Amino acid sequence: TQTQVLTVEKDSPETKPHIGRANFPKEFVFGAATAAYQIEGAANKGGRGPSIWDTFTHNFPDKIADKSNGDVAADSYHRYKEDVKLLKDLGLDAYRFSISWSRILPNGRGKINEEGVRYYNNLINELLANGIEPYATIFHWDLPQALDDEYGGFLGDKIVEDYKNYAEICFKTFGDRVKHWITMNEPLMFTTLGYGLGMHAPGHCTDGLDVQGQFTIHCPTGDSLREPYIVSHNILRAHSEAVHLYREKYKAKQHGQIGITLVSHWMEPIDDSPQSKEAQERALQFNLGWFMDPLKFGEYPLWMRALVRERLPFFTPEESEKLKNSYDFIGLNYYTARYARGQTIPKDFKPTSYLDDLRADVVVTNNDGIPIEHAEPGSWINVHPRGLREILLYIKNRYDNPPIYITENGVMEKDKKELPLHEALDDTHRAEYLALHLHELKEAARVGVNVKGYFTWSLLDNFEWQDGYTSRLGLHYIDYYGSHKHLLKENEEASGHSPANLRRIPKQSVVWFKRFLGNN
Ligand SMILES: OC[C@@H]1[C@@H](O)[C@H](O)[C@@H](O)c2nnnn21
Repeated sequence: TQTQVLTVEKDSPETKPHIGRANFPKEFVFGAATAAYQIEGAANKGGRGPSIWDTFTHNFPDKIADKSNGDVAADSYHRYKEDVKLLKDLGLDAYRFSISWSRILPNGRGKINEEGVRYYNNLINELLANGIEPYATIFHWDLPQALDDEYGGFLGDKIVEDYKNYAEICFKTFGDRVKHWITMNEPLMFTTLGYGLGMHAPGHCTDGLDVQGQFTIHCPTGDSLREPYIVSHNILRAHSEAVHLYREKYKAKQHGQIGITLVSHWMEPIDDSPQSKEAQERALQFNLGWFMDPLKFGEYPLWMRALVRERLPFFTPEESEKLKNSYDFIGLNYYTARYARGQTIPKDFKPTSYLDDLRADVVVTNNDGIPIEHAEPGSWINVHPRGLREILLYIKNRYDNPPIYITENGVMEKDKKELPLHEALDDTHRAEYLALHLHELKEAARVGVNVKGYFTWSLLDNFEWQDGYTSRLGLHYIDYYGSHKHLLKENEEASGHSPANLRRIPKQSVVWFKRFLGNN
């Protein structure tokens, strides 16, 4: 319908977006994020060795919703210049990407793959040539298969030395231009989904585990009670070794910063009973404190020590000292919130998985069956923007207000093959989600939270782990299923790129985000 066009003076308040870059400090960084296995493709090209995600998707295709994998993905390995142009056209300041360990070290250690080094040098140089700051995640779940074969990857003690060696190659090779390093992405998800529930690579869990009466899981190997705590312990040890190496050998001359990316839902008590408030605290400690407490205080949260007991490893005094304050910034991935509810535990209760340890239910609906907020159909991301402000205040108060980047924040829609392209591009829910969360971020900064930047997930629709390509979280649409090839074929093949359907098509939210960023 023809809307009434208001005639307002140029640059009057009405022409300014209700929220925009101008509401944030001028040095505040706005970016978009991706990860190697989810976008690069060229899995068997350019000298790259297999990662545990190549093995997992090829050996257990039934664990991926559409039985797909990252063999081709968005083919960013060949199309990275297009991706950089998308960032520039949006008016973004920075790009968070991850480095594929097995593209640099195909066997996890030893001979460096020069083609892999060349790819990341080209990407970093292209970013800088376009005024985009590179933020590099060293490990985003794609562990070289060779290290898993040799000693169980992060289950083994040797991972600390191998990770430190890989991180040093990254610092040495790219540190003259990369000034923001993220050692690990979401140890919580890597460990719980990979070693607790067997839903992610390497697919470990207690075989036949009944997950809190909701479903039964099957895995060839694993121990859902013990392995998540062993893996997390080694991730923290490896992280602190890499940070100390960077600070001792590279920081003085490269002047960069190094941190780690953590994730947590915000947890609301399901009612105002003391039990629910305690359940909220336990849920936050088992999700955020599991890693944030060792990183700040050198020891796991008290509730974990008390409830996990002999299954929770101890740091040596030296490790504990090295862990304390082992970050220049914290990356926080925030998507949604949940209710926390206490549990009545029978005296002879025997936990069967790490999930049982926190003695709380983490649920989407309240005691009346009302969801904490609405979500797109089929999505786990209930839109609860206030949770971003709450969790930032929680971090500020418990961990002495560390510098924080929001390293991921975004929303999902499920792919619908029959949808006409113009409808598939209509993601007003994404513009709404971003606007609401950016408003909360602005409010958090206003009350003193030390936020330094914001990266939306993601620049592109990409390989969404167990969802394959059925979940779309990108600002740019990619026609992975070839649902619209009749529209795309002619003008793509001419460009000589990979399959025509990998063209990046801006969704509606790009229009909103450009305006927000001040590049109309
Ligand atoms: O699910 C969407 C995204 C994944 O695609 C990222 O790889 C992962 O870091 C993450 N953590 N929380 N949500 N996400």
